[in-house]
Order: sequence, then structure tokens, then C-alpha cells
Amino acid sequence: MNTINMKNLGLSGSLLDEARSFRDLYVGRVLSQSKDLYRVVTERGEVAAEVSGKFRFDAVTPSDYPAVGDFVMVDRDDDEGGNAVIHRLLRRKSLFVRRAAGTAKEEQVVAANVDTVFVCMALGGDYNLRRVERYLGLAWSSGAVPVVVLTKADLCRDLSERLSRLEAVAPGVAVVVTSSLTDDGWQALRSYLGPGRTVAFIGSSGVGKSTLINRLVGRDLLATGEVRDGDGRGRHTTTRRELVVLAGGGVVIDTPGMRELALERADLVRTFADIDDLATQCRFRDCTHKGEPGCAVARAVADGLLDPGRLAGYRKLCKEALYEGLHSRQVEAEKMAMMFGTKGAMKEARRSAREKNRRRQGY
Ligand SMILES: Nc1nc2c(ncn2[C@@H]2O[C@H](COP(=O)(O)OP(=O)(O)OP(=O)(O)O)[C@@H](O)[C@H]2O)c(=O)[nH]1
Ligand SMILES: [Zn+2]
Repeated sequence: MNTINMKNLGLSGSLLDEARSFRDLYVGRVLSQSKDLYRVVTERGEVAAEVSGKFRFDAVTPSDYPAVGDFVMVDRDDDEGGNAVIHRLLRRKSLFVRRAAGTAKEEQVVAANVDTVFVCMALGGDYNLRRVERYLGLAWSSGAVPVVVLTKADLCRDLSERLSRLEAVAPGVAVVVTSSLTDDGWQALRSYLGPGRTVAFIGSSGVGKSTLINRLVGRDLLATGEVRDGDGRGRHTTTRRELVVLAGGGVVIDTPGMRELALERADLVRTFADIDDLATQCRFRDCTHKGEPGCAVARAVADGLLDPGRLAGYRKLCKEALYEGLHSRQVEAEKMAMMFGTKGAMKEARRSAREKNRRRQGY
């Protein structure tokens, strides 16, 4: 029997300590989830698993349940005798959550324990700094460290200008430029992987996330998994892995939820981008566009340059998000403040991320 090195899978010393406090249970990492059924990898291989009755009873919010990337304690490390039972969820270092507007109940965890999140944007036509800002906000609030990945460099002729504009909205964030036509870009991504490191990708549809992931993963992702169902029969599945361990070390998480998260965000940006741009010209920085003097948004509506329906949609979204009266940047700031408690804590997180990047770059 070949054993799996859980350290390569991200099991850190402190997680191991935590795991050891649960006697008679085995530590595993969640590879995929479909409704109540999980696939968990332990030192001895993969098992199908579900949470215990007590776990369910104790869970208060959806985020109390395990998600892809989580480390859990299970009662067995083989499939003999049916599904394994998940008794505990170990401490998370980062968490991506989707939240239906204004309702904590409908939150959904889409990935846990991501170290680095690659915020992907194409250098082709649809280069939108506001979108990057939002994705970065999303990344920071998860607890993972974002790295901006600019894709499709082959389609871009003014790279240096775009880089300097990016620098203005993403100070201190590492930037990697990639093109599927050359090798250097995705190899730069590789430097963020390595034994025990977990990465994930966010970005609008079509920016080239799959292309990058396939390059990192090689053939593994396309390979179909040989899994065994409850009664031990071998069964062939074509389900795509949501958490993939790279041959050279490191873990890539790519869940449908992560992709939808990006979609949701992209839609939000599409709704807000023009209003955001206009709002920068309002007389008051905190203008709510509800009749303040010198409001550029109101002027644009009056001049027929902005569809009033669009402004109404924007207001509705703000209201739904329970951030009535805030413009989109404030909404974002509010979310960050909620996550980090204080502006200071956020700054601290940014500072330590910058430090990390600097160290990685060797100066
Ligand atoms: N010119 C060019 N095209 C690229 C590059 N990378 C990816 N593409 C193309 O862009 C298209 C979309 O790439 P994907 O990797 O599927 O994009 P994605 O982000 O995974 O999209 P979703 O699966 O919808 O989330 C494909 O046709 C790729 O071949 C690149 O560096 N340069
Ligand atoms: Zn205004």
C-alpha cells in the first residue's frame, strides 16, 4: 500500500497538532463535494464520506460544513464498511464564501485553505481595472494572498502602459504576465506552488484559467479517476477533480463554485463600472447620487448618457446588500472592514502579503 504524503497536500505542523488531539480519527483533505457526499483523501487513499449526525446537529451556518480544501477528521481511512464519517473540521486559514445578497443563511463555502489566489484578467479587449479591484477585494477578504495574472499577453501591444495603470489600483500585489504561446508565464505561476501550497483561480469566463490550470496540472486533470463506491466495487467516473495534487508538489483548487463566484462578481462589475467611473467626477467623494449638488451621475442621467434603469438597478443592489447609501467602493470597503474588523487589520494583512511577495522575489 502506497501512503500519501499529507504534508504535500498542505497538512501543516499546526494542523497536524490539531489533528493529533482527536484520538482514533484520521486526518484527511476534502477533494470534492456533491451535496452531502464528500471525497476525502487520507494518508492511505481516497474515501467517500459524510458528516456525522452530531456534526449536522452542531452546525449553525452552511460555512460550518466542510468544503473543498478543508482538512477534516474521519473515522476510517478505507472504504471498507461504507462511507467514512466526518466528525470534525480543522481550523481554516482562508475561506471563499458566496453570499446571496443580504442573507447570511444562504452563504456557500466554495473553497477553503487557499494560500494564493490568482486573480486572472485578459490583456485583450476587456481590460477593466475596476474588475481587478473587486476581485482583489474578494481575494483579500478570503484570507488568501492575491497575485494578479494578466493573460493573453500575445494580444496586447501596450503592456507597459497597462502594467503601470494596474500598479495604481493594486499596489504591492505581485503581477505575473502570461501567454499561452510561451512558457515563461505559467512557469512563474509554478513558483507559488510547491509541496503543501494551495492555489486557486478567479477571473471572468474566457480569460484563460483552464488553459493555465491544464498547463500546471499536465495530464492529471484530464485523467478520469478510478473510485470505488460504498460496497467496494471498482467504478469508473469521469467527474473532474476539484482539488488536484500536482506531481511536482502543490495543490490546485478549481471548483464550479469558485468559477461562479467570479461570474457573479463580473456581473456586478458590469453593472457598476460606468456608474463608478461617473462617480469619480461627483463633487462630493461620498456622493449617493440622490440629489446632491454637483452629482455627475445625476447629470449623466439628465443628459441621457446614463440609463435611469441602470442607476435604479445599482441602487437596488446596494440596498439588497444592506449597504444602502453607500457607493460601490464604500460597499467594498465595508465588506473588507467586516472581514478584517478594522482598517488597521486590513492594512496589516496587505503589508504582510507585500512582505511575502518581496521575500519570494528575493529582495
Ligand atoms: N491568444 C490567446 N488565447 C488564449 C490564451 N490563453 C487562453 N486563450 C484562449 O482563450 C479561450 C478561453 O480560455 P479558457 O482557458 O477556457 O478560459 P477560462 O478562464 O477557463 O474560461 P471559463 O472556463 O469559461 O471560466 C480559449 O479559446 C483559449 O485557447 C493566451 O494566452 N493567448
Ligand atoms: Zn453623485
